[in-house]
Amino acid sequence: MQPTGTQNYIELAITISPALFEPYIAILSQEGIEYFLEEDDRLLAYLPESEWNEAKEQAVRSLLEETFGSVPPCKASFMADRNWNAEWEAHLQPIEISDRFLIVQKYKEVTPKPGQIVIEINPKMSFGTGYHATTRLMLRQMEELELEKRKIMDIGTGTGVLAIAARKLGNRLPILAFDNNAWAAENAEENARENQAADIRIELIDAEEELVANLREGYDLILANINKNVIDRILPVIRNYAPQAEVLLSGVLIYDEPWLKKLLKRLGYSNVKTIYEDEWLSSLVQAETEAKH
Ligand SMILES: C[S@@+](CC[C@H](N)C(=O)[O-])C[C@H]1O[C@@H](n2cnc3c(N)ncnc32)[C@H](O)[C@@H]1O
Repeated sequence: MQPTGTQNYIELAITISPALFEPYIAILSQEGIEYFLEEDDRLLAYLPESEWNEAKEQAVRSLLEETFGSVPPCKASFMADRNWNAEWEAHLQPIEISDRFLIVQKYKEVTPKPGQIVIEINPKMSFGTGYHATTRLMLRQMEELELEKRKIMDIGTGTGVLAIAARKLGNRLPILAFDNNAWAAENAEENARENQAADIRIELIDAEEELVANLREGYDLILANINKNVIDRILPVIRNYAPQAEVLLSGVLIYDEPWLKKLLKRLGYSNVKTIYEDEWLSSLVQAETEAKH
């Protein structure tokens, strides 16, 4: 892996009421925007500078207009790489995911509950701080699973939070965690080291380009907190090349549950468990032939 270590971002500062933050995050995620900060009356959305152009701006505006009837005050500004850490850290507080998990930022003092697992995340710009419902849903599903002897692939690892959580829940077999964003892959590596999980293999891989060769390594639990479009393209590949694997999905909006159900049916997956938070869902699925009920 050759991470670049630097990335400039565009910040979209959207002035809206906090009550609208969740629906806006949900809608903007559909345009592939995955990093958000919440202020009093502004939602800050970030995307790599390389992905921002006139067509993207138009697509975002049209989507907001179609969904909400108008576009709120919205200002785009360039954010140099060097501004990042301080900006981000100022916003982060420990997050209690459940009685089992607490996510804290490096150097923050916390007192976990008895038995609570602490995951230390230094997030840089990677998604996976626990500030998003989809991360919380994935962690809550994972804590219900017997993970010790599962060979795990974590697609779209972000900060590495899910792979690290798997290790902390007792998993001891090889884990491959990857992301197509160099910044994320580099950050996941740092976080794995900080959490005594440096044996997690972290790679810079695009799931839409290099999945098959990796699936052939025989994973039996695949974590994929990505988004509808990527899931639509990679789930058929997973079904083909890792038919025995259970797949834990998130990044899907509740409004897209009918689409997900149809996709699962077409591919011959049965739903083991779906849970919800805000406008998001997470589903654990397994191939029908493997289904235990
Ligand atoms: C919603 S975030 C999830 C991060 C983390 N796994 C979590 O649960 O908090 C999705 C991640 O998938 C990555 N991603 C998106 N498309 C991808 C692709 N085609 N291949 C690999 N990673 C991808 C993004 O860069 C982002 O870090």
